[in-house]
Amino acid sequence: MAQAPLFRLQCGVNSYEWGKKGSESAAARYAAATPSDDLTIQADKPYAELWMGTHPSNPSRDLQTGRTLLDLCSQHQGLLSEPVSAKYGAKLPFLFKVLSVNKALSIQAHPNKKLAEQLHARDPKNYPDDNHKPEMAIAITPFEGLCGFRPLGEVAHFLETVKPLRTLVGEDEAAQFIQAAKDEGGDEAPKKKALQKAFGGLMSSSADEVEKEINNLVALAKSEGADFAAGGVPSTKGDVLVELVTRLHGQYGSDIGIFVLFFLNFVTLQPGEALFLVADDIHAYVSGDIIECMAASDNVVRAGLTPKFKDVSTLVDMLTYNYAPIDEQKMNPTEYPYATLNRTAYSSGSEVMLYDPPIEEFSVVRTLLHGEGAKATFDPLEGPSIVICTNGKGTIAVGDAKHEIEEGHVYFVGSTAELILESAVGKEEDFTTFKAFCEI
Ligand SMILES: NNC(=O)[C@@H](O)[C@H](O)[C@H](O)COP(=O)(O)O
Ligand SMILES: [Zn+2]
Repeated sequence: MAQAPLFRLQCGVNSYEWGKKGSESAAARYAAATPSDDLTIQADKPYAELWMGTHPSNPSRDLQTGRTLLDLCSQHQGLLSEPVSAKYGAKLPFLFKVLSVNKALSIQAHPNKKLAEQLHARDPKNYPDDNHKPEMAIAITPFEGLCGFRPLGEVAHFLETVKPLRTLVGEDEAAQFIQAAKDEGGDEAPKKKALQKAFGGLMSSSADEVEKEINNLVALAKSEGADFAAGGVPSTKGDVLVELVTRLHGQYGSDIGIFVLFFLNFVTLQPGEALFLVADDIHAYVSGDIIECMAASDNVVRAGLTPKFKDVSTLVDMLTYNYAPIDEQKMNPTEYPYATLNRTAYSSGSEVMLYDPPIEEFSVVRTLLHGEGAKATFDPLEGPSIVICTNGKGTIAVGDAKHEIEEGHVYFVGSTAELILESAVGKEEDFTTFKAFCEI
C-alpha cells in the first residue's frame, strides 16, 4: 500500500541535566503537544532535547501507526527520493532537534568523518556513530553560546590581564602565545600551533590547580567588577565576564571549562539569528531555546562543564584552531526562492527564510506567516522534510491531505510533495514553522 507523503510524527525528548525544567522547556512542551503514553512532564525534571528523525537513540514514530520513521522510509524509499535514498539508505541524512538550555552544555566538538570512524571503532559506547556532525543553531528565544576561538589578540589580552588563567596555561606558554598573537604578519600555521599549545596547557591542568585558581578567579571577578580583565575586550566587556564566571561557577563549581570562556567567542543570538559549526569546531551552548539541525550523528567529544564522559586529549588534538570574530561564524539567512506567498502573507510582512550551510545533508527554512489566512506554497522538493510548528497555529497540506498544525506539532513531508502552510492565527499574531530538508 502506498504511504501518504504527509504524516504526523511523535518525537522523543531526552532529559540531559542542562535542560530547562518541566514546562519551562520548549522541548518538553513540544513533545507533550503530541499524545504519548509514556510522557508526563514533571515540573522538577530537566528536558533538554526533542529529537526529530530516524536516529536509533531516540527514533521518531508515525503517530497513527506507531511505526518508526526509519521503518516507513525503509519500506517506502520514495519518501526520501531516489538520490537521497541511493546515497543515505533509509536513514534521514539529518537529525533535527529543539534544545532548551538552562545550564551550559559541555565544552565540546564533533569529530570529522575520518575521526568519527576511528572513535566509533575504538569506543562505540561513547561514540555511537561513524559519521561527522556539522551543526547549525537557529535561535527561537534569545540565546547565548561559546563558539569558536576568539581573535588571538583577545586571548592575548586575557592572558595578560587574568593572572589565574595565565597560571594554569603556564607563564612560558602564555608568553610564547602572546608573542605569536602580536606578530601581525606571518602565516596562520604557527599561530594555530601557539593557540593549541596555550589551550592544551590550560586543559592539562590538575584538579588541584584548577580548584586553587578557580577560587582566585571568582574572587578577582567579584573584587574588580567592571574593571575585571582590564575591562575586558570590545566583544565581551569586564562586567559581562564577571557575570559569566559567576554564573558558570554557580552551575559547575571548580570546573576547568570556566577558563575556556577566555579562549572562545561569547555570542548572543536574537530569535531568527543563526550560527554554523563545522566538524572539529569547539563550542558550548550556554542558554536559550534553539532549533538545531545536524548531520545524522550523536558523536560529542567533551572536555569540561559536564558530568558526562570527557576525552580531553582527543578534543585538544582534534580541534581546527580556527580563530575569528564571532560575526564570521554567524549565518545570514536569505529569502527562500521556492515558496510563493499569497496576497495576505505578502502584505502582512510574512517571510520564508533559508538557512543554507555549506554541506549536503540539510538546510532549514523558517516560515513566519503573520495574520489570519497568510499562506505559503512550497515548490515540490526532491527529498525528505520535517516540519515543526514553534508558535501559533495553522494548517499543513500536501495534495488532498490537510491537517491542523499548532505549536509543538511535527510532520514528515515526503519527496516531491507540494507543501502548503496557511495560518489560522489572529490578525496581529504569527504562525511560525521550521522545516529541515535534504535535496541533493
Ligand atoms: N551543540 N549541541 C549539540 O551538539 C547537541 O546536538 C548535543 O546533543 C549536545 O551538545 C549534547 O551536549 P552534552 O553532551 O549533553 O553536553
Ligand atoms: Zn555541539
